[in-house]
Amino acid sequence: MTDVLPLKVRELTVRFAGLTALDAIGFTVAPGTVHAVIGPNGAGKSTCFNVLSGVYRATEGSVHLGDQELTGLPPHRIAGLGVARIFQNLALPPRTTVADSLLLGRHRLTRSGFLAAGLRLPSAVREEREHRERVREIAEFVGIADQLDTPTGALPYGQQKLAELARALCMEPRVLLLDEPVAGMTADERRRTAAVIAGVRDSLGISIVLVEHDMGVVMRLADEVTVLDFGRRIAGGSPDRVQNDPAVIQAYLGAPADDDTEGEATA
Ligand SMILES: Nc1ncnc2c1ncn2[C@@H]1O[C@H](COP(=O)(O)OP(=O)(O)OP(=O)(O)O)[C@@H](O)[C@H]1O
Repeated sequence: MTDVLPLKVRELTVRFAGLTALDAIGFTVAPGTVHAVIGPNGAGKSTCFNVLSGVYRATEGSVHLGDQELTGLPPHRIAGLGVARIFQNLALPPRTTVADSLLLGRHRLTRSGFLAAGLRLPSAVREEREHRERVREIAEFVGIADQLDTPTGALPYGQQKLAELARALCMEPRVLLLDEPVAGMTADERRRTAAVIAGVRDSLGISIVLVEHDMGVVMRLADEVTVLDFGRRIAGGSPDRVQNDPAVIQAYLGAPADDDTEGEATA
């Protein structure tokens, strides 16, 4: 694995035709930690992810990985610098086997050129064997090694999501951006996926930025949480600290935390 560097977001602002989706937000993802970005619907979480991965351009502010500025780079350059993203919706080609899908994830690490691979030169054959071995290791790590020859579309939903995680790991990333990784999963799949994510941090030392609505998963997994509401950062810190923060409770419930409404009293 390559060095893991801090991911620094500073004064990040994104405006869409009069609407400020992100308003000068900042946070730092410490190397080898899980940093959750949470907030009610429309808070700006996806916008933040889209800037981190290069899909959206920041109106103002910056994103750095170590000393390298990511702001304004296209998605493939950001991915090339070791920031891998997993989308909320399934993105693997359904008829391709898990093994070949994961191999595709290693594309940017492939040294042999197109011609060498096409001519089956010994160097290219050796390289492909090494990549396939690494694919197997990663599949074992994620717990899908017995599915390597299965088309991804034939896997249960939870395993398809794990295959996507495995494909992102195949890029040997420094930072993983996980967009609602447990959405749509059964309780069992959620537990298993959360355990794999914790393993990615603890065993591989990769930093993870997590957008997730499942608060149980966020509170169990995150080392630090940034809370957004209407594009602003309203709180940040350890999971314990943010879940007791009155501004966070108010943002989620839409009413002041200590506001004993009559509705509750008569319920
Ligand atoms: N491409 C866009 N063009 C215009 N407005 C946008 C665009 N993308 C997001 N927005 C707006 O920016 C605000 C933040 O949206 P965003 O999707 O980032 O929130 P979110 O926290 O991810 O919400 P959810 O939890 O519902 O996914 C919203 O008001 C949304 O309508």
